[in-house]
Amino acid sequence: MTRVLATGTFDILHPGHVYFLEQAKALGDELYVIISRDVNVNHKPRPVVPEDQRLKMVASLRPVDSAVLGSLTDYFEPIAEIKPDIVVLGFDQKFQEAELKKALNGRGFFPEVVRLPQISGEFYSSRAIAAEIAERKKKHLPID
Ligand SMILES: Cc1cc2nc3c(=O)[nH]c(=O)nc-3n(C[C@H](O)[C@H](O)[C@H](O)COP(=O)(O)O)c2cc1C
Ligand SMILES: Nc1ncnc2c1ncn2[C@@H]1O[C@H](COP(=O)(O)OP(=O)(O)OP(=O)(O)O)[C@@H](O)[C@H]1O
Repeated sequence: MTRVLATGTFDILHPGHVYFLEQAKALGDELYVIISRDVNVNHKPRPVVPEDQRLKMVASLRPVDSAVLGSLTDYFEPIAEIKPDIVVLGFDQKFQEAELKKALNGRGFFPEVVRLPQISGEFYSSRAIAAEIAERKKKHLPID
């Protein structure tokens, strides 16, 4: 059994997330997902959707076998539980493959680290969806 681990914020779900998780699952037999904690999302605006709700949505997606909330303080804590054979990185995740591999090795974990590709679409980004809603609100355009 090959266990794959994906991570991410997954604020407002869209087909880019589904593609990412399908690509991740295709690399192995089981897909685990770590959901970012609200307080740890500092690299972009804080998520609109609270962490327990983001967890529930990701856990319900077809490629996902298990989804958990990440640690508040130590990113390696859930990895020790999950023991992945492969860790995937999304096309825009800031970690460099080699650096992440080195950090994992330093903590006694030796998974493969694989960068996945991007799929393009007009609203294939949580921030693009949030921006479009804000724009329509500003112009008093109907949201539905
Ligand atoms: C190997 C790995 C483990 C992670 N573990 C955690 C964690 O335990 N807690 C957490 O809040 N974020 C964790 N993260 C960070 C996020 O889940 C996510 O990768 C980061 O916020 C950037 O992704 P985004 O572009 O989807 O927002 C981890 C990231 C990686 C690569
Ligand atoms: N269009 C896409 N194609 C492939 N992977 C994607 C796409 N959109 C998001 N992902 C991946 O899904 C994971 C979770 O994404 P994240 O929560 O950062 O959503 P996002 O839509 O990229 O957010 P934002 O628009 O705020 O940057 C990340 O690893 C990211 O690379």
